Amino acid sequence: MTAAARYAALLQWLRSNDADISPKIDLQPSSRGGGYGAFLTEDAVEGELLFTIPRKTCITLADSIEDDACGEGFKALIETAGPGGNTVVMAGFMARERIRSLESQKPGSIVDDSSFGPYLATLPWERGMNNQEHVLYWDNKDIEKYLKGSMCYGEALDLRKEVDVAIRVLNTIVGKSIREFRGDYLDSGFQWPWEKAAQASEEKLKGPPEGLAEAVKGAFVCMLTRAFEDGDGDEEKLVPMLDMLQHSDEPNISHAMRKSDGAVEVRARQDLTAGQELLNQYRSELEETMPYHRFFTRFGFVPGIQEEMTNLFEDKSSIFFAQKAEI
Ligand SMILES: C[S@@+](CC[C@H](N)C(=O)[O-])C[C@H]1O[C@@H](n2cnc3c(N)ncnc32)[C@H](O)[C@@H]1O
Repeated sequence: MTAAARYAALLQWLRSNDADISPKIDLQPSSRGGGYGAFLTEDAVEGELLFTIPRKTCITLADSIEDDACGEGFKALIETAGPGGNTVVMAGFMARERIRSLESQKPGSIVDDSSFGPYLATLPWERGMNNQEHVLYWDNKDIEKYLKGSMCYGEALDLRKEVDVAIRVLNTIVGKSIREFRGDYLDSGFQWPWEKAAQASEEKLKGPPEGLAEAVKGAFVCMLTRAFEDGDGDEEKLVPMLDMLQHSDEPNISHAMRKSDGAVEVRARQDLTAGQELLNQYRSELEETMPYHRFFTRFGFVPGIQEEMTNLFEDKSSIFFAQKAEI
């Protein structure tokens, strides 16, 4: 499917699920590099509602813990891992849904698509999809070659370790569900507790089903680069369309969650003209906890830099390498 067809399917899916999207909005390759973005085809005035995304089309923690097959396992994981477990759980849910969606597209498949199928199809599951760059997609050789000695090295290694552990843990929760819809797992009906325990350890021994490791990695990249909170104790969630907007430290939109129903509203922050790209501020570039090298490890880009990141590492750019004081 071409990118244009994928985004047309996304808009159709959103509208058929009660999203209200202004006809003035068009999805096109971004003017800032790094994949696609959203543009205006006509002027808009300050405060104008550009789109409203209903809660049911967002991927939230609730979707994961209320899942019929894996919800209980996800809840237990959060209880043991604490709040840090939320991202792991959402990555597990998304990965299982992505695999279900791919499975449903195979010729002759009788597997139902994920209810998030058209949205999942627009996400960067692999390096280069939507021009997405991320250290989670690099191989060990490139991590050593480019990042060693840089301020990104430790954080990138920690993140990669976290994802490796998550893949192993998530296999014990979503592995069976994936094997079931693939027809690789036959439910043997009633089981005594000791039989269930034996089956669970057998599952562990089998290792992750095909595609799970890659899908969990992709889901982590999506969470890190496009999940945002709407304030007021809200948890990180994926909001289709809002997550199409590129970052700028001078955003021209604002977004807020509607208290009554959890829908997300996106409005023009100022008068805008036809052709302008809509821009969101992911994190302030002045935040001390988010220096540019951390922007790169988390979001896969450095604001304002269009050059290949690997060139900057080869040149030992001061963005990534601490400079020795001159005498
Ligand atoms: C929330 S998504 C935005 C939509 C994305 N471009 C797409 O095609 O799906 C975030 C990703 O977009 C890219 N991106 C966002 N803002 C950018 C900017 N100012 N410069 C370069 N890339 C940017 C980066 O790859 C980032 O990880």
